Amino acid sequence: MKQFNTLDDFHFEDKTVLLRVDINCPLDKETLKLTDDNRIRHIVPTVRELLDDGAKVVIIAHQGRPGDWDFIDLQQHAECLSKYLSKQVRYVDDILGDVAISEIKNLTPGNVIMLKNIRELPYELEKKSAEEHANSELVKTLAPLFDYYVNDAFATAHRSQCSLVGPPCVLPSAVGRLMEKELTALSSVFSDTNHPSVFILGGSKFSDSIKVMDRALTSKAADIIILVGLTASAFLVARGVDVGEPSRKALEAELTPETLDAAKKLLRERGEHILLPFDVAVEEDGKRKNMLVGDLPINAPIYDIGKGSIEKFTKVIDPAKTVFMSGPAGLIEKEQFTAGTRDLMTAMAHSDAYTLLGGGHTVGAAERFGMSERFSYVSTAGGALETFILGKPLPAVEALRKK
Ligand SMILES: Nc1ncnc2c1ncn2[C@@H]1O[C@H](COP(=O)(O)OP(=O)(O)O)[C@@H](O)[C@H]1O
Ligand SMILES: O=C(OP(=O)(O)O)[C@H](O)COP(=O)(O)O
Repeated sequence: MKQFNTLDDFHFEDKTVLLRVDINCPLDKETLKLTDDNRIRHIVPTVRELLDDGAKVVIIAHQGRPGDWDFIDLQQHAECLSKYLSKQVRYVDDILGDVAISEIKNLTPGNVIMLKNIRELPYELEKKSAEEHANSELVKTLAPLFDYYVNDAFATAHRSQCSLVGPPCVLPSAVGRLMEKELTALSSVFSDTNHPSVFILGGSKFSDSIKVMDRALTSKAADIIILVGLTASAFLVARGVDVGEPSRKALEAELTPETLDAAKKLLRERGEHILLPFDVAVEEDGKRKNMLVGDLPINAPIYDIGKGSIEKFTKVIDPAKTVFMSGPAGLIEKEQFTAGTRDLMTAMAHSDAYTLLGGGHTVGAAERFGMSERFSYVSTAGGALETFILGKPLPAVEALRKK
């Protein structure tokens, strides 16, 4: 940790600290209530330590992406953190306006507030350099009000986004305890990978997965990549399968011509290392129905991998020495589509492999299944973890490196 300042390097008494965390949580699609608070629990040590040291703490965080159904405010997150801290974390529904500024200026030592979803700022998600982001309204408005910036958002560290890379350009900065723990623990994991090594990549962010697959295979971090979730559907399309209108629609946002070309290239050049489901589960009349990929298309959404594929993938996982899973195998928000995720996790837990689990929804599902203790390491990060274990720099971590 010598390359970074940690909480040990500063005296926080009476100082105002801007704390960026990742508390992006899985939600219930109908009630929009948090279904898992794993990421909130993991930032408690950092917040508690800062408060105990007499800091005035202002938390910034995100939930979902603008336009997505899970892009909501952080009121529940603040309430949940208050519960774990046994101390009120006041939610302030503002970021840069008079209300937020006055709340920040009026904070007293040992107290904490949480600002509005930082992704409400239109430029937060713009992929710019740290220097460009340092010129943003966010940094220009907030930096003069703060003494320190602490980043504990390991799960978003693969993004070069404003609140992650801008503030450390202008404020003395440190990694938080969670970021410190994840970086230290994970540094050793993939330095000496045991083989065969299997990556299970699923979930919905397949444009990210596609970017890491080639590198995972070239660097031999992975011998076999099993594709599940929407990632698998995207690759079925790349293989020329007509998945049907509902599934095509679900892929629309991420399946750009570039992503499709990249997937086709991977199948052409690396196909023998990439396993796709040969059967799927679709939702018909509210029920789970198994279907062979060869029988597609269907006018019903594909929500999980099928029974036969689960068995096939279990046989691949069983003899593996390293298994990494990031992204669920299906629509885990619906109980009848959790089988793929649950069974592949069970196969991991039964194997002798070093097992690594990452991703907000993936870890949330493992918690719901009561399985999170059964893996060698469970990270709060998914995409950031994929980036890290392939040796690619994480922009938010690079921004914190001591100059
Ligand atoms: N076949 C599928 N159809 C629709 N949604 C899916 C499917 N498979 C996975 N998902 C969804 O992907 C989301 C999780 O993806 P992602 O955010 O990439 O995972 P993580 O947070 O673990 O990194 C969940 O909401 C899940 O329901
Ligand atoms: O949930 C997250 O990542 P993950 O889905 O890889 O676990 C992070 O909060 C990053 O979110 P983003 O992928 O919308 O930038």
